Amino acid sequence: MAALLVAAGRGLRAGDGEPKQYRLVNGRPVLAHALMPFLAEPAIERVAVVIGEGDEARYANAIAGLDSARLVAPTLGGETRQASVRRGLLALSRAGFDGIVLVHDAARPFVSRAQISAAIHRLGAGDLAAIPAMPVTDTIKRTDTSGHVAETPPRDQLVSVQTPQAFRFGPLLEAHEAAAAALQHGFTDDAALMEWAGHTVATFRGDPANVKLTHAEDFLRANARHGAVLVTRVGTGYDVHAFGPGDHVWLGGVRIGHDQGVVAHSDGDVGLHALTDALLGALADGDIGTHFPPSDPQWRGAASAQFLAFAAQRVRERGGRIDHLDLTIVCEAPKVGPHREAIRAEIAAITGVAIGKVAIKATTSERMGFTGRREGLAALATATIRLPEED
Ligand SMILES: Nc1ccn([C@@H]2O[C@H](COP(=O)(O)OP(=O)(O)OP(=O)(O)O)[C@@H](O)[C@H]2O)c(=O)n1
Ligand SMILES: C[C@](O)(CO)[C@H](O)COP(=O)(O)O
Repeated sequence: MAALLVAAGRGLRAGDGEPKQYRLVNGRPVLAHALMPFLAEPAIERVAVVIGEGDEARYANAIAGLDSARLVAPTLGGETRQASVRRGLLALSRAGFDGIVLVHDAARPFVSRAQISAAIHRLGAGDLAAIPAMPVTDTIKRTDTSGHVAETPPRDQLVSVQTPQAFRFGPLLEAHEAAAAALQHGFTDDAALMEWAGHTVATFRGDPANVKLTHAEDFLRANARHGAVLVTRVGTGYDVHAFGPGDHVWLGGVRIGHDQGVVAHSDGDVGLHALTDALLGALADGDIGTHFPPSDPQWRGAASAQFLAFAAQRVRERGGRIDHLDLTIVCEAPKVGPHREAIRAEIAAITGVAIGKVAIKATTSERMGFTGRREGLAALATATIRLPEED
């Protein structure tokens, strides 16, 4: 018996950053969570993983520390899940495998030993294919291309299906080969391929906990469900730039006309720089110069939005969320008040947090100090985030 885990997707719906199967849930890569119950099942002789091109180092990092005795060398995946499964099956076939194969999404880290066992036993009853299915609790509609309801199928016949899906290896590989030869590339699970090939697919009860991580917010729920306690962490940031020749400044991602510019390597946005450092501070993840060294020519004139977006993404990649961003800008001029709402909206858009969680304040320094003498401007920021406790 073999398990085939598909992990070659890019996780586009989960947002920018690492492919989702390599992100951490409760301090461990999603792929490692998904692999462990298969590696612990004595009936499974080999476990094969299909990975994306260029993911070799991520894969090595994800499996480090796992019991890898039954893990075979990874295979490179294809453009679609269907293509990736086919490549994995062909690799198993080349290695002489025949028997029962359990196909599983690496993006389902909460698969249990009980589900694996149920898949194996359901197939043992003489079927060619057996899949975990959950009755749907919402009413499901079919809509037409204009978004109007075309049909309401009877709910008592509808189920949503999960993985691991269990198959007799030979018929599954044949179905994949036949679909590839017929240029049928749109199957979203392997059971659908077997149905297309004319086979009967049995079902067994799925597990509501066995969710597929698809969107960024699924990671928050995953950490919570996994028992990870989210703790509040606070970071602060500070930045200054001297005024210089020019006709505008960038503040909080907004271009503001002014009789001077700022002297800076990037666009010199003190607001976004302070916020970036506040987020990195809350993460204990270096500072803006660690990740975007001023000595690196690629950041010359760079839009600072990308620095802040990067820091916000680092929070999400660690399974965290941004609770609040508070920015104070210190200058005699330009006046910040007229731009306050535009700046809040811009920061909310860059970080992906609700505008109600972004505060912008401004003050002069009463003509004292370098800001008071109109030599430059400064910003202070506080970021409040929540991270899994063990992180
Ligand atoms: N070309 C692909 C596409 C998907 N998968 C895998 O199939 C599983 C289910 O796919 P999905 O959730 O759609 O993952 P992604 O394709 O990565 O996500 P997205 O569609 O958001 O990019 C995941 O474990 C994914 O890594 C794969 O191996 N090869
Ligand atoms: C295989 C699957 O997980 C069963 O629910 C699902 O069809 C995968 O779909 P995706 O769009 O590739 O995430």
